[in-house]
Amino acid sequence: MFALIVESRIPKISYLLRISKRFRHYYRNMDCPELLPPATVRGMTELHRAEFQKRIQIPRLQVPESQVQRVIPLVKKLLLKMEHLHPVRSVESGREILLHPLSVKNWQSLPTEALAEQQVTEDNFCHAELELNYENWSANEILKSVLPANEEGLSSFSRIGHIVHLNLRDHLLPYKQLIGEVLRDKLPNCRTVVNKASTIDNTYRNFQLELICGEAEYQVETKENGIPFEFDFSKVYWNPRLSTEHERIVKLLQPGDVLYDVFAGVGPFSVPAAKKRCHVLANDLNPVSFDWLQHNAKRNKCLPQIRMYNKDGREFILQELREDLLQRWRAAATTPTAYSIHITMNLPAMAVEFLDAFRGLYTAEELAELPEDLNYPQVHVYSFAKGEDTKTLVRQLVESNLGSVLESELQGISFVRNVAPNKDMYRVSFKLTRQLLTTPKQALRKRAAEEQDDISEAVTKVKCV
Ligand SMILES: C[S@@+](CC[C@H](N)C(=O)[O-])C[C@H]1O[C@@H](n2cnc3c(N)ncnc32)[C@H](O)[C@@H]1O
Repeated sequence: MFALIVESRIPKISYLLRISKRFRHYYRNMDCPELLPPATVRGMTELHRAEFQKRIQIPRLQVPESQVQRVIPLVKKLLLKMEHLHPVRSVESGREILLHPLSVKNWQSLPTEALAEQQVTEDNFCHAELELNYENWSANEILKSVLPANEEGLSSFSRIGHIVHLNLRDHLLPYKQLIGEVLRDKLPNCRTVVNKASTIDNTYRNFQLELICGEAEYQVETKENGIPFEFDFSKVYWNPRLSTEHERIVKLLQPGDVLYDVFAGVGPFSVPAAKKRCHVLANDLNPVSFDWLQHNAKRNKCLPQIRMYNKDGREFILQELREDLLQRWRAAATTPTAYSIHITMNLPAMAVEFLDAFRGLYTAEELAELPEDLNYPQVHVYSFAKGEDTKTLVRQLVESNLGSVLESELQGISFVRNVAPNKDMYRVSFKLTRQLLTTPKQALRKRAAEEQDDISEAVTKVKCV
């Protein structure tokens, strides 16, 4: 008997699914003029939260407390959903269910038969006034209503711990204060909003920041690919858009592999690699980066796997990398090993200019005692390329700086990201060869001139095709 009563009063799942399919209206609130912030906020440059207040007529069902759990599944897809607004509210007569004004124009818009089975009739339905405020809209909705309608809005920003980092176009600069306040109000855990003040052209590649809202507190704690990092964002380089690229490289590495990270920053390649039990030599010229690199290695408990240096990348290649690699090759001559060796060079504005440091890194005599098929490192050098055919240009850049045409040793040219119109960032991966590592610079320079002619000719051919 009890089971029967339950069955007759609670709609079956299959029936509910059929009903909800029939009434499956997905409306974005921004498609409904009534649900937008008042039109008067357009063009506001100082944030006046009170000016967002408005009153609108909203359809609703009023049902007794005892019915509400059975009625909600029937109108679930039709509920009014806005920030800080619960669509089911207590009223004197029981509960009131707020419905979306685009999907529910009148009683006939509702699943009337199913509602009638729950003793809900047209008498339970009405339109009544609802007050909306600044808190009911998301940052995106607020900014879309305020910023110029006919120009590009705020398309993207980066989050680094509690900091929001903007790169505002000129036409949005008059709104920067307002944008900052809206983001700080609306984004969870956001305490500081900064705008990129100029292009990154300083040595240490850290962004020049302009504080537009919140605390001038730049020491952040963030996670990349599950690994915690801490640093002072105003003094070091950190770009969350590179997290996938960092992950790609770290995935190439196996425990026991070797990584030489020439421009290591605060460790987004080196620390995960060391955590993976690779042997890492990490270097950065910026003393503040170097301090945070050490901090991050310690914090991630991988100090035994990593040696850190604070010097120019060229010196690092000519000294630490050179010595460590030679020792590994010598050790491998007596005890065979099966690990791979990688060199990361992520300083895209100029890393290619350091490639000539590999030319003649060893004398032929030094390597003569070692087997021909040494474990040669794979270089992953990052570079920007600007122009029409950026992929061809980036190859040309690497080859001309290396003074050698890349043939079978080229492992890939991967697009990393678009930086600006016609400006792309690439990773060029290739294997160092004995010839490159032992050819004296003089000889290479002479041959490079000849090869440069070949490269230019090849590029011209590609352009003509
Ligand atoms: C684009 S950042 C890359 C940092 C990190 N590898 C990453 O992927 O996020 C380049 C780094 O190179 C460092 N740097 C700039 N010039 C350098 C040089 N001549 N030698 C060594 N490091 C340098 C900067 O301090 C900065 O941390």
